[in-house]
Amino acid sequence: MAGLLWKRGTTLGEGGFGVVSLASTSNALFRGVTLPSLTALKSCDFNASQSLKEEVEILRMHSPYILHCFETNVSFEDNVNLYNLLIEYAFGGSLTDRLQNCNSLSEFEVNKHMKNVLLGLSCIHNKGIIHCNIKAGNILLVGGDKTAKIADFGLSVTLELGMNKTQGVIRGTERYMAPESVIKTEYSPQVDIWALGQTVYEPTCGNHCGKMQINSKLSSEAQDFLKKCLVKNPSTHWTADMLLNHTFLQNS
Ligand SMILES: Nc1ncnc2c1ncn2[C@@H]1O[C@H](COP(=O)(O)OP(=O)(O)OP(=O)(O)O)[C@@H](O)[C@H]1O
Repeated sequence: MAGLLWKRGTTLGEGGFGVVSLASTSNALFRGVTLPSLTALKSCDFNASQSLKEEVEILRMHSPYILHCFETNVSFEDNVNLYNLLIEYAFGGSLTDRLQNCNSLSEFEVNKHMKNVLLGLSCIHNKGIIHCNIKAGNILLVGGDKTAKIADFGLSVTLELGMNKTQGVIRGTERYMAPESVIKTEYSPQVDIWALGQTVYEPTCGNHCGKMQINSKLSSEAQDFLKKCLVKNPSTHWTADMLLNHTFLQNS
């Protein structure tokens, strides 16, 4: 693989689109930027790489709260042409991994992660991009301070200028999907806010099958934050920018 700035390491996991591996770079210089010695490599068959190619544009946005893509390239491995994204390695794994390791998170930690995710959502929503698959598994913890960053834009949609919703095929993970996307396949920035509410709801309130019951042991600020995320009527929803000013996030 002459010419590549990285060496593929162990497999971190597999998703619907392909494989994520660890990669070492020997701190190579790429376009004036020193690459971190450990990165992640998201790869898929070149012939089925359209979705990854579209994702790259978002991962190059330079938001501290969106997983960054350093470079893209094509490699020939095991007789297959692979399209690769060299992306930040999330040393802390995903929020799902974090939850599996400790069962529940303190309000302080939830608060810190949610603020970062909302900063990322504010950035994309203000550009007309809707993630459509916000969930604990797509929130990765990066760096020594485990900064929460939004990953996996494979299902994202970009709204046309002046539009505030789009209709189409069902996108997302059922458990986290807003009522309007399940019933009418409608997508607006609200679907990401609803999914974020579900992401906080599960570890803090339990995974109930019936009626939603917000845990009364949560602080009143946290309970109100959840209610504002899980508004059923999309026309009265809170935006990422409004939620960033919610009292629950003022202490993080
Ligand atoms: N940058 C990264 N750093 C560390 N681990 C990662 C990184 N990107 C993905 N992973 C891990 O690799 C695995 C596969 O991730 P990926 O996002 O491709 O699939 P998924 O989210 O599990 O499934 P799907 O794409 O079908 O929703 C997951 O366990 C994920 O936490």
